Amino acid sequence: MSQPQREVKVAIAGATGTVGQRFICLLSSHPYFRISSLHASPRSAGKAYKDVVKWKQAVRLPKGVQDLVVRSCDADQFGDAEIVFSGLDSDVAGEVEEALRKAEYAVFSNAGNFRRDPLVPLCVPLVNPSHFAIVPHQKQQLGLKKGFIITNANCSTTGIVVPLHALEKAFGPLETVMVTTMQAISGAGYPGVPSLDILDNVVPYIGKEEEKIEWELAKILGGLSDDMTEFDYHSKHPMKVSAHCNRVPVVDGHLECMSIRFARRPPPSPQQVKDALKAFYCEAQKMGCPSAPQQAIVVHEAPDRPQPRLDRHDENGANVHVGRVRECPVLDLKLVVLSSNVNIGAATSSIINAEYAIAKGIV
Ligand SMILES: NC(=O)C1=CN([C@@H]2O[C@H](COP(=O)(O)OP(=O)(O)OC[C@H]3O[C@@H](n4cnc5c(N)ncnc54)[C@H](OP(=O)(O)O)[C@@H]3O)[C@@H](O)[C@H]2O)C=CC1
Ligand SMILES: N[C@@H](CC(=O)OP(=O)(O)O)C(=O)O
Repeated sequence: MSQPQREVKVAIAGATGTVGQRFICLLSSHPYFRISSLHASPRSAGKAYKDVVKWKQAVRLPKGVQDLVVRSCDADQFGDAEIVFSGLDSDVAGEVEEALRKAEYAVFSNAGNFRRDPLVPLCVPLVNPSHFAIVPHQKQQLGLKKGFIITNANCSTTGIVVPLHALEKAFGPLETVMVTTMQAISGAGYPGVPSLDILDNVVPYIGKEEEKIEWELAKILGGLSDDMTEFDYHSKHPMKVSAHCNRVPVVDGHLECMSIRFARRPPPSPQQVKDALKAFYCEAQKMGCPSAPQQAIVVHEAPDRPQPRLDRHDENGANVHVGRVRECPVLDLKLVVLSSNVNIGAATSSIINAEYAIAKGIV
C-alpha cells in the first residue's frame, strides 16, 4: 500500500479524556489523517480546547488544536469528517456512536458498548483485521451506504491476544488461558482511582474487567463464516479462559502474567515459543499501515523484563513486550506480557484499524 492520495478528515469524540488526548498526540503528526473537529460533553462544548482539557500528556498540547472550539457529540456537529475516533465514556458511547453510524460516519471506537454486537468487528489490528470483511454486511443490514462501527478491545485483552494469536498461528489452538493482570491507573480514565486508594496499595478488583477478558478473546481469535456474515467465536476449539484483574500504582502500561495450555501434544518448547513470537509479522505490517509497529512482539531474555516504566514507550507504545517465557508445571507454558494501555490498548489500535480500513477501501 498504501498511502491514500488525499488527506482524510477525522473527528475525535471524547477528545478531552485520557484516550482522547492520546488520539490528539498521535493524530497531530499523522501522515494523512487531519483532525477536523473535537467533541466532548456539554460541559466542554462551546469552549476552546485548551481552556477545558486537563492535559496530562508529557508533550505540549499541539498548536493546531489549542484554539479549536469543542463541539457537542450530536451527529450534526461532525461536519465533513469521514472518520470518527471515539474515546467516549461508555455511559454515552452507545447512543452517540449509534447516531454517528446512522449519519453515515465510519466510527472507530474504544468503548465497550458494541464489542458484543453480532454485526460489529472487535478488532485488535495486530490480530484480526480480517474481521473487517463483515462491514459490508453490517451496512447492508442497517440500510447504510458508508456508516459502520468497528471497535477495539479492552486494553487488557489487547495485550494478551497478540501473543496468543501468534502462538495459535504457529502451534494450533489453545485450550486454556489463565491470566493475572496488574493494570495501570490511566486505564480508569481521569481522575480515575483516588490517590488514597491506590498509593502504597493494590486493588484486587476492576469492575467487569475479568468478564471482558474471558469473553473477548474468543471473538477476536475466532473466524468469520464463509459468507462473511457471522463470527464463529472460536467455537470449533472452545477455549477456557480465567482472569484475575488488579489495579496497581503504575501510571501507564498493563503487565499481565499468563499460563497457557495448547491442544497439541506434546506442546512447543519455550525456545520454539520465543522463536514464533519473534517471527510474528501481521497483516497490518504487511499492508504498510503507518502506525503499525516495526516489531509487533518484542521478546525479552532478561529475567526481570518487561517492565512498565522501561518498555511502555517502545515504538510509541504500538507493540507488545513478552518476557519470562518458561515451562509451566500446571499448564504448558507461562510468560509475562506488557502493553501500553493508552496506545496499543486504546488510541493506536483505533488508528491502525482506520489505516487498514482505508488501505482495504472500506472507508
Ligand atoms: N484509558 C484506557 O486505558 C482505556 C479506555 N478505554 C475506553 O475508552 C473510553 C474513554 O476512556 P478514557 O479516556 O479513559 O475516559 P475519560 O473519563 O478520561 O474520558 C471520557 C470522555 O468522554 C466525554 N464524555 C463524558 N460524558 C459525556 C457526555 N455526556 N457526552 C459527550 N461526551 C462525554 C468526556 O468529556 P468531558 O471532558 O467534557 O467530560 C471525555 O472526553 C471508555 O469507554 C473506556 O472504557 C478503552 C481501552 C483503554
Ligand atoms: N477497564 C480498563 C480500561 C477500559 O476502559 O476498558 P474498557 O474499554 O473495556 O472499558 C482498565 O481499567 O484498565
